[in-house]
Parts: sequence; structure tokens; C-alpha cells
Amino acid sequence: MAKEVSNGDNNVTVKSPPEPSPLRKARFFKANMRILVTGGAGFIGSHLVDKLMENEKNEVIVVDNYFTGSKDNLKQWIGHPRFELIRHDVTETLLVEVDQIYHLACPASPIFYKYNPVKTIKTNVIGTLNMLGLAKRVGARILLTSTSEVYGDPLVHPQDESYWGNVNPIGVRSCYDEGKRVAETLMFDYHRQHGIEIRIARIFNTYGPRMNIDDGRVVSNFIAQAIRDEPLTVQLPGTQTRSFCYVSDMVDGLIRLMEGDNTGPINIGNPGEFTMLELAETVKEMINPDVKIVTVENTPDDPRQRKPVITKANELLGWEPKIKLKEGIPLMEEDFRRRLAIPRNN
Ligand SMILES: NC(=O)c1ccc[n+]([C@@H]2O[C@H](COP(=O)([O-])OP(=O)(O)OC[C@H]3O[C@@H](n4cnc5c(N)ncnc54)[C@H](O)[C@@H]3O)[C@@H](O)[C@H]2O)c1
Ligand SMILES: O=c1ccn([C@@H]2O[C@H](COP(=O)(O)OP(=O)(O)O[C@H]3OC[C@@H](O)[C@H](O)[C@H]3O)[C@@H](O)[C@H]2O)c(=O)[nH]1
Repeated sequence: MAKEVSNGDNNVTVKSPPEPSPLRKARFFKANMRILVTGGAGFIGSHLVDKLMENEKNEVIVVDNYFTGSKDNLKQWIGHPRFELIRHDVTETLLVEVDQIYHLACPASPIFYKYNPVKTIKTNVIGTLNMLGLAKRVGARILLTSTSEVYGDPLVHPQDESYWGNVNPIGVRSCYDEGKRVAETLMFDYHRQHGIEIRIARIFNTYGPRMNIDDGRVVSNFIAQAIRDEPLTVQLPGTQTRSFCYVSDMVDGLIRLMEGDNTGPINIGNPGEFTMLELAETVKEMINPDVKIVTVENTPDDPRQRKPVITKANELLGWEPKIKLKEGIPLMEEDFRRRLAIPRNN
């Protein structure tokens, strides 16, 4: 039977999704939602797990290969009766019975995704194919954490979801940004061809506690450098911009998207836009006014500007970010100081 599903802009007719497990309708079945989080041992994934575990009706299964994630991020849940942790690589098939899949597994920091680009693109393509196959078999709804990197080095500013992007298909970032673009394509093909219930979030730069200290992304770099009294390394020209979203706002947006009726893609990010020099100045002023700011060489294809239009998230999900950069930095500083064992002097 055909069903109308909205992608926010226009309605497309798709097949009904596969039937969910009969257990969901069983009379004596405990009304738990079984939720799979791939990449759940990572930065955003572990915060998402914390939020999902707050609901006593949720059972959460995390699969992760620990490439950039860590069991430490989930230590409060290990041994909990509603929680399960599986070491698994999403490029291999997975057989579990679940109702929802949050598919996050993929290295996100440029230094990590460029480390083994063939593995990164396999994770994005084969990994997403495997998770869609699982969603089809068990009738689960699946959410993909896509990225603002699908807009490449954008020629349109700020970026809304109708922009198709300006991406180098053969560059050093392509394993990630083209990988995510194919992952989005696979999501829509499974949706149209097999009626899978899909959700696509285009995440803009997100920061917060629990990021790897040596993750390599700009906010974690600057905060760790300021705490260690090392120069803040602004990559040239320094006028390139990003828009930074605090992780609790991100998790709220992802859950709203999963629970809502729209397939997306929907931008989730904080429209507050900063140059990298401004970010360095802010971190210096807030954490260590004596620290030096130096400029260093950049890497190829670094996007020159990025800022989300979040009208869709606002209107369709009732979502907007709450935490400003100047409120988020101290929360991250506290976490980094604890992990680095470097207390504030004053
Ligand atoms: N943080 C951001 O700014 C941002 C922006 C846009 C999109 N995203 C997307 O959000 C998701 C999470 O990002 P994050 O910042 O938490 O990164 P992260 O590196 O902290 O987390 C990624 C997790 O995926 C796991 N993983 C990687 N490859 C895997 C594989 N083949 N099989 C199983 N697990 C695997 C890692 O071990 C890690 O735990 C990613 O899909 C990323 O592309 C993040
Ligand atoms: O030490 C640093 C690190 C980075 N930078 C600059 O900071 C900007 C942001 O770089 P990051 O490495 O934090 O992240 P990018 O925005 O390039 O990519 C990110 O985009 C969104 C997600 O999909 C991923 O988390 C990641 O790919 C770049 O312009 C980079 O040149 C510095 O100036 N100094």
C-alpha cells in the first residue's frame, strides 16, 4: 500500500515500511523501545546514549569498533540491564532485533577520517548499506548522521537543505564528504524502493565534553592548547568560518528528528558563525589570556565558510540551539582540565 511521507519540501509517494517485529504488538510484551546506536562509544553517540537511557522504556544497544570511540565514554552504563555494548565493525553485517537505529558510526575528525580513507568510505557506504539492510529486515526506523560537509566548500551562504553543494570528488576529504553524500543517496533509495522509514540529519560542527583531547578538531585543539599553555594553532588564512553547536543541543535535535514525521535532510547546527581567529581570541580570553596565537599551514579543500539555515529544524521539529559558544566553552574546559589533571590556577 502506498503511503505519503514528507521530506519537508515536497511529498513523495513511497511503499509502506516493512512490518515491525510482532513482539511490538504482543499482549504481554514489555513496552520497551529497542534502540541501536552505531558509533555510540564516540563523542556525540555517548551523549545520545545518556539521553536515551534516561527513558526507562528504552533498551539501548551500542555497536562500535572503538576506532575513535572508547568504552570509557559509556562506563556509567556498562552492566546496566537495559544496556548492551557490542564490539562490531559496521562494514560487517549485523543481526539484532531493534525498533530504531541511530547510525553514527564513522570517524568525524578530519585527521582520523583521512588516516585510512578507504576504510572511511567503506564505513560510509558499506556500513550504511548494512544498517539499511538491517532496518529493512526488522522494520526499524533509521536515522543517519550526515554532515554539513555534504555542502563542500559552499558557494551559497548560509546553507539551507536545498543547496546541492560544491564538493571535490577526488580530494583528500572526499572519503568523508562524498561518502556521506552516497550514504544519503542510499537512505533515499531504500526509502523509495523498500519503504524504509528514514531520517537524515545534516550536522554542523559540534563540540562539548568527552571529545578526544587529541581529536584534532578546532575547538578541542584550542581548549587543550590553552590549558596546556601551548600556542593556539590557527590554520591559514584564519578568516574561514564555522558555526559551533553544543552537544546537548545536538542530541535534542537528533531525538526530535527521529521521533518526528519528516525524513529530512534537516540541518542541525548553531547559526552563530565565527572565524577561526575569532574562536582563538575567544578561547584565549576565556581560558588563558597569556597564551600565544600562531598561524600554521592549512590542509587542502578546507571549506571557507559554513553556517546553517535552521528554519526547517525550527518549523518542523520545534528545535533551536540554546547554548551559546561562550556558555559551552567553560563546560568543555572543566571536562578537559579534569581529564588532563590541570586545575585552574585561580
Ligand atoms: N561532531 C561533529 O561536529 C559532526 C559534524 C557532522 C557530522 N557528524 C557525524 O556524527 C557522527 C558522530 O561524530 P562524532 O563527532 O561523535 O565522532 P567520533 O569519532 O567521536 O565518533 C564516531 C564513532 O564511530 C565509531 N566508528 C567509526 N568507524 C566505525 C566502524 N566502521 N564500525 C563501528 N564503529 C565505528 C568510532 O569508534 C566512534 O566511537 C559521525 O557520523 C559524524 O560523521 C559529526
Ligand atoms: O588546530 C586547528 C584545527 C582546525 N583549524 C581550522 O578550523 C576549522 C574547522 O576544522 P575542524 O577540523 O574542527 O572541522 P571541519 O569543519 O574542517 O570538519 C568537520 O566538519 C563537520 C563534521 O562532519 C566533522 O566533524 C568534520 O569533518 C578549519 O577551517 C580548520 O582549518 C584550525 O584553525 N586549527
